[in-house]
Amino acid sequence: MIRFENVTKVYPRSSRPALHDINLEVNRGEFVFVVGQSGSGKSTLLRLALREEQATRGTVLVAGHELGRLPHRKVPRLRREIGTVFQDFRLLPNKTVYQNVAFALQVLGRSGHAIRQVVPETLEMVGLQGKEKRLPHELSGGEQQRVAIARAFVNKPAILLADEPTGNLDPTTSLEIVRLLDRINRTGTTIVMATHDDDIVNQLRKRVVELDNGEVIRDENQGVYGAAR
Ligand SMILES: Nc1ncnc2c1ncn2[C@@H]1O[C@H](COP(=O)(O)OP(=O)(O)OP(=O)(O)O)[C@@H](O)[C@H]1O
Repeated sequence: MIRFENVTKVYPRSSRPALHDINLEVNRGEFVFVVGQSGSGKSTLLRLALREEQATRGTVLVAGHELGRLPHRKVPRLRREIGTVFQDFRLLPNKTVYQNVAFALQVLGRSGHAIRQVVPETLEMVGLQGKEKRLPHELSGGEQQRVAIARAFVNKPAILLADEPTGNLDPTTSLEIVRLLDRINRTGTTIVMATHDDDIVNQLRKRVVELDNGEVIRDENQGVYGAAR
């Protein structure tokens, strides 16, 4: 579903590569935690998969697209197959919970009928039934992240990329959010989550890819946050 082949990323005006000769394959339906110190390259990895950045060398394949060869006009089609969730939620502040999620479908040109059916289902799945009319500032952080996850998932993307989705949440709420991502994963969506949250990684026991200075130094199934050394 996602494949990096000998991928190096050097940002302009930077001498050290943010990623160096990365080889990584994530299969359909997997749930992968990407861990590593601040600056190790986690966000860069996700940005390359979204084609927000392009690789300096190597090949990035996502959902059947070779991103180095993907023309600009086809980038929206790629992004339709990828939901994204961030630490800072990124909700539209003047739209209600319902409108935030519906908007993701409106921009794709979905019919009003389809939207009225799928938005309530999705809000129920993430546990927000009864809160449809609230504005983001009337919600807790965990609830805001549920809205963001509903918005990312409402289109049933093949892939969901999450960059520190629990970074602003307390430990209990964080675990609830990751359990929700785990449920979404069980519907078949491939999930890649960059995180610093050792408790969560250690509890869920998923595949763990560890980056250090832009290189993959560990890739384990049912891994923990820090390898036993
Ligand atoms: N737009 C940019 N221009 C130049 N250098 C960048 C840019 N974005 C990131 N970098 C550099 O690339 C390296 C990897 O950064 P990246 O944000 O991918 O790390 P990270 O593991 O996600 O860190 P964090 O956990 O703090 O979010 C760092 O050295 C960073 O300074």
